[in-house]
Amino acid sequence: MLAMSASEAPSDTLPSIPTGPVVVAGGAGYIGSHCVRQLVDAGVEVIVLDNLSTGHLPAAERASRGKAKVERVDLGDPAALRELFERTKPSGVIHFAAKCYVGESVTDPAKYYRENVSYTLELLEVMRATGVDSIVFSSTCATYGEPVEIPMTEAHPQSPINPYGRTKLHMEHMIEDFAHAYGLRFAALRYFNAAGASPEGDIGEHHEPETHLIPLVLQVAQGRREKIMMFGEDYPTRDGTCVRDYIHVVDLADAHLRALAQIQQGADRIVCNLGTGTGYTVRELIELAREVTGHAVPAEVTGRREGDPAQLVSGGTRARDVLGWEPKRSELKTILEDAWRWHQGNPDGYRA
Ligand SMILES: NC(=O)c1ccc[n+]([C@@H]2O[C@H](COP(=O)([O-])OP(=O)(O)OC[C@H]3O[C@@H](n4cnc5c(N)ncnc54)[C@H](O)[C@@H]3O)[C@@H](O)[C@H]2O)c1
Ligand SMILES: O=c1ccn([C@@H]2O[C@H](COP(=O)(O)OP(=O)(O)O[C@H]3O[C@H](CO)[C@@H](O)[C@H](O)[C@H]3O)[C@@H](O)[C@H]2O)c(=O)[nH]1
Repeated sequence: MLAMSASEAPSDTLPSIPTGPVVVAGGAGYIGSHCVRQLVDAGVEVIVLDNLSTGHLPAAERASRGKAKVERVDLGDPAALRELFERTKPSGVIHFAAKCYVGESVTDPAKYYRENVSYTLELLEVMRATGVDSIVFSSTCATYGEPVEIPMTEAHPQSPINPYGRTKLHMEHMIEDFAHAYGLRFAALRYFNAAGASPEGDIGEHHEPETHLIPLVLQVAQGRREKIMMFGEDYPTRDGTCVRDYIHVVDLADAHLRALAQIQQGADRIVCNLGTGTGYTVRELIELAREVTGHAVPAEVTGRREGDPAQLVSGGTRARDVLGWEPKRSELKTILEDAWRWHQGNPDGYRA
């Protein structure tokens, strides 16, 4: 049975999983590092595979409390990948490594098709060649595109509206086809908006450039930015600003451990949304951030950002039914408090 620290374990019971090594691709990144923390705390041997393009070595080191092996390997290097898999003989892979800026994917789609789609193909080929048959994969609600109904269940049509979402959908399809043809077992987890930080405040979100709403709002509260620009106030929502479903990164990480356990115990195909089912507008979030931080957080309205759907809110109960998963830290106030603790303690993120 897995053991987890109380502060990080959103649920009381977890299924047991083999403690063979697990490769966490992208384990030096934001969500990956929180997953590394929970795996290590559960006694699983972790190999972090990361090229540190957007991730940070200290994130992997802190997350694993110095216990994980960090392998600086690029997914686009099949020889290095193969060598790593032959040497470490992992029992499964959790795959976070991808490029994930919607705006950049519009201006530089080649990078997204290469790094998200082609490199995932390299990874799948190496897994197949070395007999590794379990993968948990970061998908996204961006694969749904413009909502035709809210909330969005897993049955919602997948019609992504930007290259980022399209590459993630290609990745889902590729993994499905490998499962069908070669017996790969997989979980595709479609996250809504990842947010928050570890309750201890030692690992958290550090993207450069930062584009996500919560870290930007908290940087305003810290006086590091003058104001937050709200992208559009003419959406068909309760106050005109966009609605998003924010899910705590600790809850996301917990779902990955559950999904890996399920597929290593025989489930062959899991596709789940990971969200709370509750949406907040940009204005509501900023107001709550003022309350949590005690700072004014000046805000100004500007035009819409291209590619932003009005609302993204998760629906259904599949993650609960299939994984036994319940979000435990994903009240927006708790998310903001945890993120604020991280930002206060690490104003420059992982930079020394
Ligand atoms: N942040 C969100 O709200 C969100 C929502 C839905 C889905 N996702 C998905 O979750 C995953 C993780 O997102 P994140 O916010 O932690 O991003 P991140 O940029 O912090 O982490 C990605 C990690 O992968 C590594 N990486 C990238 N390309 C690589 C390559 N070619 N070889 C080896 N390592 C490579 C980076 O260095 C980084 O450590 C991504 O796949 C993203 O698409 C994120
Ligand atoms: O300075 C800012 C930044 C964002 N927003 C708005 O805040 C909301 C959230 O934006 P952001 O934090 O950038 O997240 P998303 O664009 O919703 O995208 C995130 O969430 C998606 C799933 O919903 C994932 O697929 C993406 O990888 C991830 O970046 C959106 O309505 C934005 O228009 C602003 O108003 N001002």
